[in-house]
Amino acid sequence: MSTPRVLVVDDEVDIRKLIEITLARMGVETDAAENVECARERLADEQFDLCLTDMRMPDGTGTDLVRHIQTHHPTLPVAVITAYGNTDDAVECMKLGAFDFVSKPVDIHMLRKLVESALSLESPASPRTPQPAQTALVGETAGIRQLRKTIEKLGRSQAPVYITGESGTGKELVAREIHSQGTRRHGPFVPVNCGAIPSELMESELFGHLRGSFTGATQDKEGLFQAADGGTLFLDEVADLPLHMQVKLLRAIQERSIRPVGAKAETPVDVRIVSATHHDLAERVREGVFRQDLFYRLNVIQVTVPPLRERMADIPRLANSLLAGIAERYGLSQPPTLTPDAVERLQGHSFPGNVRELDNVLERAVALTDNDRITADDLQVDPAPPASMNAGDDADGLRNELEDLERQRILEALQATRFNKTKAAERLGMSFRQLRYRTKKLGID
Ligand SMILES: Nc1ncnc2c1ncn2[C@@H]1O[C@H](COP(=O)(O)OP(=O)(O)OP(=O)(O)O)[C@@H](O)[C@H]1O
Repeated sequence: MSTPRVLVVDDEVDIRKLIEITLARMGVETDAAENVECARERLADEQFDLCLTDMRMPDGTGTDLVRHIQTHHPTLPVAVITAYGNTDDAVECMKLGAFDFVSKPVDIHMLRKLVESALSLESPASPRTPQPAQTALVGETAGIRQLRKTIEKLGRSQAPVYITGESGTGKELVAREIHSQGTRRHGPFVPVNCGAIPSELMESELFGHLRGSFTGATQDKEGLFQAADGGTLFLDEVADLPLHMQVKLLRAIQERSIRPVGAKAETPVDVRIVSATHHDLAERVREGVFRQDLFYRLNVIQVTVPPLRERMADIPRLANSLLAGIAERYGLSQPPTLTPDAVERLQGHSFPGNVRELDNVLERAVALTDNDRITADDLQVDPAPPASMNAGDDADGLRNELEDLERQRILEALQATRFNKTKAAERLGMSFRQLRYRTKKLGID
């Protein structure tokens, strides 16, 4: 493999020198340009594997150069060097396609990481050839194909990604794909459900704490940010972050460092932030419950996952893939199949709960039939659901009430039979398999 080459664009000789020495120690060759015009010429004449550019130069800005590279050399990774504290420039450049940034004064450690990750993206000998993605994201409709393309592109970037989409559309799956197809794939993927952590514990959960920093802190504890170091932190339901945590998260993102509860000093962390919510975050900003500045930092690149009703042609593929997963969970030797009328029934349903609802429908059908072929009747879905089914809250309330009642009846039957599931099932008028499914579903241990 030939020596990788980096074009460094900066009008300050000292910075160019520092970068040149650091990169030389990594076995990387550098070439320098002192302004935008000169950089354009070098790029036109020679082959580079990476471009690192300062923001402010006598004849233009780093943003101009990022734009130029996206148009004329779209396969060349470009990163920017920004003035300390000026992450607005960095955000703008990443929106335009820069894959990362470093702030001045340049931290050698960060610089090395950035260069390593950029150069491992492709072997210099062969222009970037997209690897045939091993994707878990099932679907061949236009929306899903486009989504897969976007995910592949995002693998190069370190920019924060904000994923929107209705509940159950696959946002977490998309976040995992962004991680596993990107340069951080060898690092950890740490999912956090921001809505599930009590507000008073959130700071310690995210940033860790030192022993003795509050009552009950009997030993040092690492936070989720540290756990995700070198990888991706997935902030699910980010709209649920309380305001006081939004300020701290913003700081962590801007500074790329965190301060554990009770610690005096900050610790640098190298984490890519991917966030998601099924709420309209822009609306939350307008309502004053979500900080505009944090939204701006999280939403550098936005990815939208389409609802299932907009990709009904994918239902047979999705169903087969979900059935294979269900068969595995149930220890079945072969996944059950769907009869043509079952497929038709599914495609006639609107799926307000999206792919998660499809999974639930199929799991219930598998549990309730002893047959390997699932018919339309086994599915128990309305071909055309009443409008109220789309009003999630009412339906959820009723479902919870029914589940409470069912839980109570099952517990009574289990207690009456001294937890003999076969007898309890008989008593309840259901099969053993049905009872096992319902207890698991209702969280009865
Ligand atoms: N395209 C897909 N291919 C295969 N499985 C999928 C696809 N989309 C979603 N799923 C599956 O559907 C389920 C729900 O997806 P996921 O949890 O990612 O949704 P979500 O949008 O994050 O939901 P929520 O908004 O409730 O957090 C998961 O089991 C996921 O693996």
